[in-house]
Amino acid sequence: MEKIMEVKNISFSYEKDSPEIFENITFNIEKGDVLCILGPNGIGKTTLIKCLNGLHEINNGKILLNKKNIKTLSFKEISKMIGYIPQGHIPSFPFSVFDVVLMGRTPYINLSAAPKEKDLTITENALKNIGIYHLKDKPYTNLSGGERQLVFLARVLAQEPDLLILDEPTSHLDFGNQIKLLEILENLSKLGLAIVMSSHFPDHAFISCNKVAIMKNKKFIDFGTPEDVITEENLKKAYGINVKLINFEDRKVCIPLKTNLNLNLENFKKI
Ligand SMILES: Nc1ncnc2c1ncn2[C@@H]1O[C@H](COP(=O)(O)OP(=O)(O)OP(=O)(O)O)[C@@H](O)[C@H]1O
Repeated sequence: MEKIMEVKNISFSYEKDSPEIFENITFNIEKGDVLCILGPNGIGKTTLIKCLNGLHEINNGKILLNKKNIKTLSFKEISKMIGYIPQGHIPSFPFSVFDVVLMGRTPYINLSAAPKEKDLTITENALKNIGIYHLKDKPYTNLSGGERQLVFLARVLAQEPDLLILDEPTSHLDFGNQIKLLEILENLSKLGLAIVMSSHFPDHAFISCNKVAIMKNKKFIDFGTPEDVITEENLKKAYGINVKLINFEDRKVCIPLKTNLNLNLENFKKI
């Protein structure tokens, strides 16, 4: 299969002499892959994701994007290959939804030129494909968190990238839109798009991913298919809780078991 991204032995720390957030991580992303990165809060998923799209410079190792070292690529070149949706993007100007999605075409439009007919058509199609065409004239600032998430997805699709990198893409979505988004991702991957996403829901990996990585102790403690990696043992290692995996129709479902926390709430009673 065609390799879109090759990650070789990478390490990263925020300061020169501070401890590394992760070290010696190696993996490949091929055309049509959907990789889900799991791991507890604060373990380094967002940091890794930012390294993958060139926003943070790695200390050691190498990241190849379509065979080219990401270090040697300009922001514009990276933007033609990677569509990135960060966690919790805050809108600042009341652009219309259509204009926000059209901004996905920026890497293809010269600074002084107006968007071409092709750019407008691609924008319209992206809105239709995500099912939010009806929002096109609304100010982006007036949307709910979930609607904004979908607008951003349309925007990165308008970028026509080879790789989508999504930091917790379901975080603001309601129960229904979560599964719809996962199905959109699954369908996009069937068209050849490669996807890397982080998530707090191991179940999501069973729905739309063919690869899973579990991040813990500065590394991937396991990497492989959801079947092989999402086990009761690995979930216990990652999150420190007991989880029951059950089979439901054609997929597995993860049930976190209660931890029976023994909290002393005496002080609350007195208030
Ligand atoms: N700009 C920064 N400077 C220094 N340390 C940072 C910075 N951003 C994040 N960190 C630290 O790096 C570690 C990893 O953070 P990161 O946001 O990558 O974790 P995460 O796995 O994405 O967490 P979550 O699941 O809670 O979103 C944390 O200890 C965090 O405090």
